[in-house]
Amino acid sequence: NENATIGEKVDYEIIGIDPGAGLMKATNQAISDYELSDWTLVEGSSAAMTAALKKAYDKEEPIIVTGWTPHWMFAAYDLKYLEDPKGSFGEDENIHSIARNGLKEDMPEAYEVLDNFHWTTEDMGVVMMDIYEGESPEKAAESWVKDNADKVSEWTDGINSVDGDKFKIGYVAWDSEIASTNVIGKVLTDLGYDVTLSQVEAGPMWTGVADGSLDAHIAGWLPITHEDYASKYEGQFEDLGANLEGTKLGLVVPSYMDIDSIEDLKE
Ligand SMILES: C[SH](C)CC(=O)O
Repeated sequence: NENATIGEKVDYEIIGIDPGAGLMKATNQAISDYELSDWTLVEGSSAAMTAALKKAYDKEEPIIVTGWTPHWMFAAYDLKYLEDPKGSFGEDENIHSIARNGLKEDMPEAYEVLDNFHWTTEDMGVVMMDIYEGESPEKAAESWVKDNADKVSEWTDGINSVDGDKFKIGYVAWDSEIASTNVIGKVLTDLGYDVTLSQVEAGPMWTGVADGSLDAHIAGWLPITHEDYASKYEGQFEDLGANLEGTKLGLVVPSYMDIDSIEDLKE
């Protein structure tokens, strides 16, 4: 009923994603910082979170999800981040390309492409929206690469093609990384690599690059979101720097909800 608190309206649940995501660690930090002791962070997956969001949004029902930018959901729905006055979700960050030690010697061409790889949240958004609207990740990546030959050539100009070397790139099934990893996979395939995209959880993605079973990943949310992984494997990977700037993490709600801050959950 209308007099119910926001907690009562959503059964004191925040709909999260895979437990290994740094976003989940930040949300647990927020639950502690804002003393939301009655609240539960529901673990699941990126896909389950967006399915729950669609179900609630289509019926204009209240829902609170863990969200991030870039993400297609901000183009598909009218959403807002809850203000985070205590800074539990940190500042805007970047996504880094992470290579296994030795990649530069073993596969210099792939190393150089990854080192050059850099695009914007708008670029990533185009691929994500294509996939959201039903295109396969492979086809969405292929279209973007074709339509952005100038940007791709900045990554590949002067790099010799190769003859079928195997390249294994790990990623987590976050909508942003499904987009970026398929684009890089397509670019490396066009350069002659036999590319495998290996979908794993966040922990095994970092472990795989550290133990060399993965050649690279381009999903390093740094400096804070993946700080636990980066410090655990310090020295066992090479950080090639940011491939995208200006990410954001937080709690996200449909704009039809009349709350504006995480503080409001404390009612
Ligand atoms: C969910 S964001 C794409 C990354 C993270 O939170 O680990």
